[in-house]
Amino acid sequence: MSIASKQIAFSEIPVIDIETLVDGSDAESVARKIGKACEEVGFFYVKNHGVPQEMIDRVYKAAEDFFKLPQEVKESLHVAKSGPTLRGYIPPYGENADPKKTRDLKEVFDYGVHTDEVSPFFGPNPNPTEEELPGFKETCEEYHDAMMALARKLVSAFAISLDLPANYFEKKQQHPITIQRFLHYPAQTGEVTEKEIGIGAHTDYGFLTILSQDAVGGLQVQNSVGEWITAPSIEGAFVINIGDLVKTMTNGRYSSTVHRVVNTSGASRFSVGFFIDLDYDAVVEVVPTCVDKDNPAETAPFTCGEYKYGRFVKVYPHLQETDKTLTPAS
Ligand SMILES: O=C(O)CCC(=O)C(=O)O
Ligand SMILES: [Fe+2]
Repeated sequence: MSIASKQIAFSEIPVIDIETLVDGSDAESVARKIGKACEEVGFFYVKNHGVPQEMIDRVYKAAEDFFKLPQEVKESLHVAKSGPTLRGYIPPYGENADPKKTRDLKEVFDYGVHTDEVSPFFGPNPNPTEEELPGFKETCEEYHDAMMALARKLVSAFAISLDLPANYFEKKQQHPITIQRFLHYPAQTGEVTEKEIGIGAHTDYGFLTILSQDAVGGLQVQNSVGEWITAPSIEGAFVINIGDLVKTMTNGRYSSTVHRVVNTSGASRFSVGFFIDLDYDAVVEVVPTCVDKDNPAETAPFTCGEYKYGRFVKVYPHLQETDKTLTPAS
């Protein structure tokens, strides 16, 4: 008998108070709730996460100001110019999460840890200048630090929930690949079909995603019977979802759940995602508590960075030499 997915036909996404995980007074009970949510839904909200609202507000201001920059300034920071670092601006239709079905209306700014040397997922950040957006770089860095600290707490809870030592994943996350992503979803009017929505249906490729969404709404999560369940904005809470790496490492016990965004609210929607993976060279393999002789590993070990880069090639038209079918309508 294999450990088949336990994802259920959920009708709402659990909300978990993580105060005692953050302050260290009772990580265990929070970890159990997180484990259940990862098995049954693959998504959950966290409240009392300790990230100051004032900082989150500043990040939204930075994101909104960025997307208001003249189009030529944004294009000068285009992701294609960062080579394998994969940072910077992505215009509408520049990255399509479900390219066979959907073109994505979202525009994006991707940011990460600064390194002088360029290698896949690492390198300098193509920031706007201080004259264009004063304080932008500092705000991005500050939020990245806060997200990294929160991610490490959540990752330790994942480990505990899998009956592993709390620091189990640390050796694979010394210098993890991270992407901090500002997203802008223009309001969609008229007839809405799957051909063109905010972001097409997808699972996240990495380990863990921490998402902040504004009050506009539009995120939808698919349950085990294929229904799209609304994930409304909850004031002060982050949405957490697990990515395909965790699904692989738990042998399918934790669900990386399909989601998409459709913004028909009439207003622009902004969200900020933080994606953390493993180190570029870390081996992705099933953890010892999710494999035994009755439940053999469903996936052979692979390297995190190579796998993830391959997934990006599939969704970025600029990385594909042959596929010219996804050029934006002018
Ligand atoms: O903006 C959102 O609510 C979701 C974004 C998302 O799914 C992604 O960037 O992977
Ligand atoms: Fe996603």
